[in-house]
Amino acid sequence: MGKLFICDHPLIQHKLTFIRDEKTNTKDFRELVDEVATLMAYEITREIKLEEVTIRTPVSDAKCKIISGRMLGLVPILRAGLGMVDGILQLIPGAKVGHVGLYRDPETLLPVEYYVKLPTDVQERELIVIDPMLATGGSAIMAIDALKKRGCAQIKLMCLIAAPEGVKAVQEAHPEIDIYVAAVDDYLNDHGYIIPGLGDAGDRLFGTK
Ligand SMILES: O=P(O)(O)OC[C@H]1O[C@H](OP(=O)(O)OP(=O)(O)O)[C@H](O)[C@@H]1O
Ligand SMILES: O=c1cc[nH]c(=O)[nH]1
Ligand SMILES: [Mg+2]
Repeated sequence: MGKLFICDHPLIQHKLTFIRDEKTNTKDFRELVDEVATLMAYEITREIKLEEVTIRTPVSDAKCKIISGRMLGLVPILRAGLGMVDGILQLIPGAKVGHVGLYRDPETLLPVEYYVKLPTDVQERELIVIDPMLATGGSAIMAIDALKKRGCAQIKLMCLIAAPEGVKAVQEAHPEIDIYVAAVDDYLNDHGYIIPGLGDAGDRLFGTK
């Protein structure tokens, strides 16, 4: 079973409080999501492989470490996943970015796929699927399905807030996947919203409501 990693660093938890607060405006919300994504990227890259290289300092040779040739890819789920991309790229500027477009049907709560565009060498990359919200888990499961269908095997999932129901669903559908979240909340309400959550992540990021 993949691990569920809760990023409980005080800076992440502090910023998450303001992300949740309904008084936080669109500009601040976007900036905070960006900052938390950077901090979570620090956690999610903890196990990245390093290689030894020898460089020359001004006074001698030095055996040092660099991130190995294994390449990374970010896969935001549109729309709301876009809000976390730049924050991660700050730390991993060499990562390529693929996009999976899904929206959740408000009646059935089931995801509908409308767009997939991935780097040509996506199968060789270690991928991080990104979405602020893991609610029923349907969107994350469908995005991971879309990647597996195209031959991708190394996939992690990174979300800001998860519902227990969503974590369970992803673990059942994709048991090998590691999930990184800043918080696991209480439950889903009848409309599939995470409680207490932060409301609609896409709308709060892009000011559409
Ligand atoms: O776990 P689930 O129950 O599938 O719900 C989570 C999904 O819902 C939201 O997207 P939404 O469908 O609102 O699309 P948007 O990002 O375009 O607003 C969110 O960003 C996730 O993608
Ligand atoms: O709470 C939720 C659930 C799904 N999508 C969101 O943006 N928020
Ligand atoms: Mg939305």
